[in-house]
Amino acid sequence: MNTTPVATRIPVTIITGFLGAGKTTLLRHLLGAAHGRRIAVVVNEFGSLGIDGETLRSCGIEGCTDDDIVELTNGCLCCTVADDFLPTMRALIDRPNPPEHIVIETSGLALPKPLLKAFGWPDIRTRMTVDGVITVVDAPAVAAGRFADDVAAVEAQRADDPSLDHDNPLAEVYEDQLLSADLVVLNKTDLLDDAALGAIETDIARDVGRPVRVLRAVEGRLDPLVLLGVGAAAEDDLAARRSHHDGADEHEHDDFDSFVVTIPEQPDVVSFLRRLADVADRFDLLRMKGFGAVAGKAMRLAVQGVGNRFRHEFDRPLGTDDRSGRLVVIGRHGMDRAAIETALREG
Ligand SMILES: Nc1nc2c(ncn2[C@@H]2O[C@H](COP(=O)(O)OP(=O)(O)OP(=O)(O)O)[C@@H](O)[C@H]2O)c(=O)[nH]1
Repeated sequence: MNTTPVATRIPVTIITGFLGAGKTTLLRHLLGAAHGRRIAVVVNEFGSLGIDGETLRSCGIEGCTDDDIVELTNGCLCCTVADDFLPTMRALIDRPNPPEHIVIETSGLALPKPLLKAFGWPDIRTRMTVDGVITVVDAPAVAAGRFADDVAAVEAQRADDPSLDHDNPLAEVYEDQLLSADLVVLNKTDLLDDAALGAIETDIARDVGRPVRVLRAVEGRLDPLVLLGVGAAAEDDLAARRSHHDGADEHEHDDFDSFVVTIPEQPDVVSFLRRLADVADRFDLLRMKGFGAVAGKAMRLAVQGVGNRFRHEFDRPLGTDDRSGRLVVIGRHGMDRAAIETALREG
């Protein structure tokens, strides 16, 4: 048990949740509504393009400076705890003017438990406390069966033994993230009806197996007082948070791959988006994000895809004469990279 009073330690909030669940969107809202509270953000992405850091940096929120956003792109936080993560945290709290609160956005494939364990390290636990693990859940992805096992029998067996491994690697990551939660944000509720949301809430309560608050949200729009005031001291409570990887020294993200594709200028928005959705469907991709140049437009078109659902906006000037775009593609290990690249470039 930690003897340093919680009140003197810097609170840390961990935001986790599967690829595309809405973590960055929630964080953006949180920073915008934080009313001058000095918050430092540590953001980690699977994929090397660093789109999330860029999204947050360009949020235009007063008081939210470049210095307050630290990006860790060398792999998932859960695998780089000692090398990257702990030095970053130490540097943040050793600043002459340390943050009042630190928010960590994990990559969509990170397992939160190894990260939580880091807060038990002696020099960290006397200076920080994990106020809460917030798990953002993509409600329509759950409803579509994205995280369900392929074989019904596994589901039946799990009723007897919840720790049984899955045959679907997505299910494993999703569940580990859920099992670590102090607060679950059921996001994208604009895309489902009340009955479907109720069914997901029932499943979440069953999966987590301990009382956890579940809040429905659209675009993660929740009161910062709720999000940043959980008061869980999660580092003291690790044993209650089961993981499919308990006992394993470490794990690797062998089940998933990511690469960056450079694409030529697009003739128009509609055909570009149609192509993206078509490629996501054909290759069953998990996530695509990046930007393209569209003929006749000085602004770049930012695109965000989760499964085959895409959002887009002309977000800023391209900045150079280079009219090519770049997309991060994330999918299951073994996806046909060459075919995907060709399909994205040539249709
Ligand atoms: N319809 C709908 N879309 C949402 C909502 N919240 C987020 N999105 C969209 O979902 C997509 C992914 O959102 P992000 O916030 O980037 O998700 P993320 O969890 O940070 O993604 P990764 O960092 O890649 O794991 C974006 O296109 C968002 O605009 C919501 O409540 N409703």
